Amino acid sequence: MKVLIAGGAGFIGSTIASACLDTGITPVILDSLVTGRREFTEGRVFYEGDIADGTLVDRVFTEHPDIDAVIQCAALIVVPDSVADPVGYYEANVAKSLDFVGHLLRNDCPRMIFSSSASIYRANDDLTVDEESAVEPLSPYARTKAVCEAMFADVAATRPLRVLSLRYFNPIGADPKMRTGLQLPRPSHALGQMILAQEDGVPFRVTGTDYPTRDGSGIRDYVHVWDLAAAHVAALRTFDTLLAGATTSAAVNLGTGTGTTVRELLDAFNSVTDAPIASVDTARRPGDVVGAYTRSDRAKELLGWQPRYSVADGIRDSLRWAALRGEILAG
Ligand SMILES: O=c1ccn([C@@H]2O[C@H](COP(=O)(O)OP(=O)(O)O[C@H]3O[C@H](CO)[C@H](O)[C@H](O)[C@H]3O)[C@@H](O)[C@H]2O)c(=O)[nH]1
Repeated sequence: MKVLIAGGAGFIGSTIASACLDTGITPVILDSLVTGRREFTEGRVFYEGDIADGTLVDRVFTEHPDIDAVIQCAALIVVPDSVADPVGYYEANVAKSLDFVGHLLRNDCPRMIFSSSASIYRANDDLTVDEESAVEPLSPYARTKAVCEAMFADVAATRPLRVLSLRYFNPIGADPKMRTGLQLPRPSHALGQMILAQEDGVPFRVTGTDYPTRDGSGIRDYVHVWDLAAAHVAALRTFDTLLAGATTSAAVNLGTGTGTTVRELLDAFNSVTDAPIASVDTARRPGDVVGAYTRSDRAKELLGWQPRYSVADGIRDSLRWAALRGEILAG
């Protein structure tokens, strides 16, 4: 099997490419390197360029007529940036994805897996969501994901391209073989900030302590990126069973089913590391939400996928990657 991974030089896309290689699937990577890293494409089939570039996409399919499916991970992902630059986010995530779909249809690509996000949901009062939960994105970033899902479903309804949207919860960790990991040197997300606090010798800032959770801090469903990657391999293998007949598009949550608050994540961090960090309580970040975790079994039922790694495993792998990152990535 051969799969085109758009955004395959990014954190999640490059990890999916590694999982494909490990299971006998050949990845072909298309990435503009706006945020992706050339180092993550070394030894892999790689086309540098934009998903909206029809000439380039045509060339990829001409040179690889045996591509069976596309995984569309190419996107900008930083929520506050999307608030500051909504035009740029809709352009990159929605307009270019629409162009890309046109290129895929022209090249008779029959299958697409779309990197969607659990941030599109409105959570229940118990802070859980499943695939039937209301879609009510609260940031431009999340809205671009919801718009893309709806757009792809409309295309899939009448055109020969079936689409599976995988709604990721919060990815942590790195490829356990340390081929790839988070490319950013100073990530803004919770675990990244804990690692930076440790490196800088400063307390970790708990941003928001008045949320309706068991300890007042925000709750998330942290899923190991290697588990996410394995879910894509499972989705490729089961795609034609899952999306058959009148079912032209579908959505599946990829989370662990366990909610972890920021304070619990910090406790887990401090029990994994030999250099525990302190914390200070601070105000909420602008645009931040209480969060949610999945209550759905759909990924298990449809993909035969279950997460295998714990939050502690994810923290360990993130720490290992943070220590190695400087050797693997220049700058
Ligand atoms: O320094 C920090 C950073 C985060 N948090 C808290 O940790 C929780 C999780 O925050 P993250 O930033 O780790 O996760 P989000 O779900 O808020 O956002 C993440 O997922 C989004 C998509 O869902 C985007 O990709 C975004 O860029 C990425 O950070 C929140 O309660 C947040 O307030 C802190 O307490 N301190």
